[in-house]
Amino acid sequence: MTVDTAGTATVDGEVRLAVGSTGMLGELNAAGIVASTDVHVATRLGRLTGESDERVLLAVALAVRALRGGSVCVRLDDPTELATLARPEDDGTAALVAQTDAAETAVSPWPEHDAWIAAIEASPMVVVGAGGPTDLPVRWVGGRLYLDRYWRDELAVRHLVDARVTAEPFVVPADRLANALARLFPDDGDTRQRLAAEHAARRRITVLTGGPGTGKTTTVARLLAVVHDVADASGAAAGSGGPDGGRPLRVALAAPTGKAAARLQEAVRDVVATLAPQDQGRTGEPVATTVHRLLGYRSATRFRHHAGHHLPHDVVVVDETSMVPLSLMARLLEALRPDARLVLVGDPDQLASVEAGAVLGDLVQRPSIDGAPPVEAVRTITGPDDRVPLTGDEPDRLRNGVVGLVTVHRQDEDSAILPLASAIRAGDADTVLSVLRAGTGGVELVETDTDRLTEDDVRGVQADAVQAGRLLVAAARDGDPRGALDALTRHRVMVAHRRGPVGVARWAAQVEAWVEDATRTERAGADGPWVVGRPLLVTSNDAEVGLYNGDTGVVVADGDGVVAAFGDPRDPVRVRTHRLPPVETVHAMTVHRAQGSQFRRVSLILPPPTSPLLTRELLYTAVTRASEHVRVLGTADAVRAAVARPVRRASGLRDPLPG
Ligand SMILES: Nc1ncnc2c1ncn2[C@@H]1O[C@H](COP(=O)(O)OP(=O)(O)OP(=O)(O)O)[C@@H](O)[C@H]1O
Repeated sequence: MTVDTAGTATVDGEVRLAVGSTGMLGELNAAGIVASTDVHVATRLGRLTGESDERVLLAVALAVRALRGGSVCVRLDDPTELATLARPEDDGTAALVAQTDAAETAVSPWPEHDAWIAAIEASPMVVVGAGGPTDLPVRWVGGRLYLDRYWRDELAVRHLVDARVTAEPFVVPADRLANALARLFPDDGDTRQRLAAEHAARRRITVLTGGPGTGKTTTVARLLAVVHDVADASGAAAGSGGPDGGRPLRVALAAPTGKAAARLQEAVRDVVATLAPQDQGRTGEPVATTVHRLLGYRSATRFRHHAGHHLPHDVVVVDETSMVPLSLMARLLEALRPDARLVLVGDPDQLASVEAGAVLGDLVQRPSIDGAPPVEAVRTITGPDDRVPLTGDEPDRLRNGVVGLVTVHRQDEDSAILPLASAIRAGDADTVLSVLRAGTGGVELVETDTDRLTEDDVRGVQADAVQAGRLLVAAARDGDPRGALDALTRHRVMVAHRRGPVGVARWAAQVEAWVEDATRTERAGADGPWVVGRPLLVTSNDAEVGLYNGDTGVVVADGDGVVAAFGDPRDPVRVRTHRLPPVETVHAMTVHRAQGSQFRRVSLILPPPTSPLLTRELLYTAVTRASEHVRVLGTADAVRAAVARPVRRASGLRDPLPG
């Protein structure tokens, strides 16, 4: 095998490496196919378990590489995945290869397949199959290789979700449930929303999915009112009142980030305020928190609540579930009382979690699991005679607890943002480009011929950034945290990469320079880290202060000094700067960071079409962050590349457990 100057690996005219060839890991590392950290983990595990066969160590290094890319495992039985992995990691064509027939044409650097699998199965570091010992670091199940910790998390999620899906439904008074549904979800409303509420009243897990504006938050708030109502009537019999029965339900609302939790709380309370007095009375003013805080975060792997010390709640609602990684989902499920109701809410078409896993997408895609109740058993009131019958695989999904909302209720008919989002989701690049190029309805494409943006290209971004920046600085100087936090949501520059010429650092510096230039007179004399009007991004969790990684705020004047303001503009939290956890200035952010937030105007700077981060989910997530206007900057090729590239994350959760 040789490695040319472009870093491409070729194998002496032969497709395969000689079995047992020495230095294979080093060569694949030099070719950029596995990183040194992957090799390091693999060799260390090999040393601990007495495994020196390079083919096995290679497979383990690939599993580590896969984790870094968000997959839970590596599929060694899948030619497409192997063809993708055969490309150097920083080769942007990797994701495209997955869509083509390159599986047959690419030169394979892998060991001979059958011998490779045999070596894995015979390895002292590998447990084969779903059972067996739990003290070895690697697991080989159904053609997938896992680091055992991730296998255990996946198994825990599978078992705990299955137990919830197959558990006996709660016994709730049917007439009371029917009345509550009729009151809170009128007949002329959205059948699927009502179905979600009926489902959540009876069953221990409900997965509520839908794109923007389909009424997820509205449904959550009304669904809570329904569950409160039936629990009120049935107490312990509904599995809701606990041993003392009849006491009010304990409800937890949670989201993966502080920002998303704040939005959830605000939105749910807004809907609750529109309900009839008795429903408002029962539902109260729900408080939302982060999933980490709910579980009692102690360290990355330790929480106060776990299988031996359950959460006290009767109902737990998690919003923005697409951002919840596999390991956190496992900890959440373990911490729930078996008789609690879990409602997972989210949009599976958005970017998945930064850490490994795509749990929401996996739960939606699973075929009906063994022992799931028949559809009729969970759909007795919102019955088959409804105006909107379930179609396609909806009945099967419902058996697994999944209700997908499909009707868009948001009343902005002139907006092209939601049609644009649907075309992206459907993978229809021609429509995406034509909607973008039409430039109406709050959608705009600054189409460039090359990957470089000229001053002319970014003039609109500059105008938006300056306008928002002026408002921000003015409100901050006036000591008006509400105005300042509101100004912070007016415009956001989003990028795909953290580093490099199209990365967040470069763009943050650019926006900062524009804003500073435009507000020079207002800011005269300002100096130091706590300049009034500085937008802040919290970069680590601080439970004591109540700020979490991803929270955004702004420095505002406060008498003779300054204070940092965070949270809901209507009800800001003020924190003295000496108490702040680590923060950065946030003039631009990655789309990943922006998930769970909404801005009036968004400018998305696309990376070159070859960027591996340029995916359908990235474009969809960025576009759906905008409530009024989205501007996309880049080439038509970059738009097409994004739309053509849905993220593939390997996991075993979608398939039945291999025997
Ligand atoms: N059944 C319905 N009938 C009429 N209007 C509805 C219905 N459900 C929701 N809406 C309205 O549609 C809009 C969007 O609802 P909501 O905010 O609950 O959606 P969402 O899915 O949570 O959106 P997002 O994910 O973008 O926050 C709101 O104005 C809400 O009042």
